[in-house]
Amino acid sequence: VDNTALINIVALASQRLAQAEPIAKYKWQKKLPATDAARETQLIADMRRAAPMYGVDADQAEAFFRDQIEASKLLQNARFAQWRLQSPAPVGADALVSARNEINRVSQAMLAGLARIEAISGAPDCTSQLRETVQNWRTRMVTLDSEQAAALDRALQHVCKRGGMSALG
Ligand SMILES: C=C(O[C@@H]1C=C(C(=O)O)C=C[C@H]1O)C(=O)O
Repeated sequence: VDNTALINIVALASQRLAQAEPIAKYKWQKKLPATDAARETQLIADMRRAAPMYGVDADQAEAFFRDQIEASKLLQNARFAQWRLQSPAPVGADALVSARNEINRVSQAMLAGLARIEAISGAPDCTSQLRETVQNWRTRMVTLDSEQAAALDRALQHVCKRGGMSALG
């Protein structure tokens, strides 16, 4: 089977989550919470507006990006808990700006990616294919710690129309 569409969406979710690391460091330093409600509202509005240009339903796009946001905050809050014991090296405001620029870029790519997983997301073997794709990604392409792995699972929770988190194992 052609699972490039799933590989693509997993890779993008992973890339997007990687940006949460410098963002979390910046917020920790500034004693800011993980949640930036204004930024979330803006992102959801931008993605809803752009979705139809990629042939993606706006509600579907919103649900997907809400998962990406929750996953990002899950990882950021997990880092905050770890950093109570030992603070990370400081990062500048430029790190926040570049991470958010990268999130914007990856999010656009995700809309194209969402259009491509349309067929597989409703397939009965979607969850098994997704599980395998994530496993391959983790063994061959990236090294994720347990917090990053949990966040990636959260990000992909609704990729398959049936299944959910348990499907990822
Ligand atoms: C990634 C950030 O943290 C949170 C997650 C967001 C996201 O995933 O797009 C947006 C706003 C924040 O609530 C951020 O502040 O940029």
